[in-house]
Amino acid sequence: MQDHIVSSNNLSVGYGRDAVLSGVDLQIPHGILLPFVGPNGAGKSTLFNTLLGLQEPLAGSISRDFGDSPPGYVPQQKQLDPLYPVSVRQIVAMGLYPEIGLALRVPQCFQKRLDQTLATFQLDQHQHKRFAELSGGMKQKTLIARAFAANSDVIFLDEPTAGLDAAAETAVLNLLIAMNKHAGKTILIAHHRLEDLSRLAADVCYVNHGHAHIVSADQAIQEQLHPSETL
Ligand SMILES: Nc1ncnc2c1ncn2[C@@H]1O[C@H](COP(=O)(O)OP(=O)(O)OP(=O)(O)O)[C@@H](O)[C@H]1O
Repeated sequence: MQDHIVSSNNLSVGYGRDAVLSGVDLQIPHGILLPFVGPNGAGKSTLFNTLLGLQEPLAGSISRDFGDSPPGYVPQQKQLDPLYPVSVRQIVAMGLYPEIGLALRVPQCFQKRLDQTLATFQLDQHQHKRFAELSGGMKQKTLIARAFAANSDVIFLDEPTAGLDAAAETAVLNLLIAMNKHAGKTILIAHHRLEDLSRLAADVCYVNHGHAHIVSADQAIQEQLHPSETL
């Protein structure tokens, strides 16, 4: 295993000929909970997609070591629009598909992991409800649980608390902190709320002005309050 889940050298990310971020040198260690912060449109999602390998870099190099399983990814899009009334349990079970295939029934040996994941995310009481009838917070927890069911070592979450009220946001962030501290997951989270930063992590990846750097949470807070454009 490499020391870092991702190591980039002079990376440019963007679309066509337009770089959104350039000169990105990031070394992201295993086991970290790293918030990616920056204003709307700064390039957090574009950087995530490139780090995940969903989007080709425009220039530079990148190496990845996500462990034995593919990384989990909870994209910003929060609405599932299923053609049929899919249940919470069925959605979380989709996280098992890389291991079990598109099974109609989850094999017995995977049921325990599915039950544990539902319990960890306090979804066991709601597992037979349809996704469409859940609150925003429960929907988000369901999509996060699906990513964690896959047993990935590394999970990317793009604005996982957007649109949630304060209580639901705290519940989701506390779960992520616990998954990092107690389950050893590496968690990368695009998040814009400054107030949560110092509670979430000592360091953050600050994305702004066409660049991305790992800085202390305090530095990022100062920069957002009093922009110097040096970061
Ligand atoms: N598919 C695309 N094609 C062309 N440009 C795009 C595409 N997706 C995003 N962009 C542009 O890339 C820039 C960065 O967008 P991105 O979504 O990565 O920012 P972000 O920091 O995640 O924003 P937000 O906080 O609003 O989610 C923006 O100027 C956006 O308009």
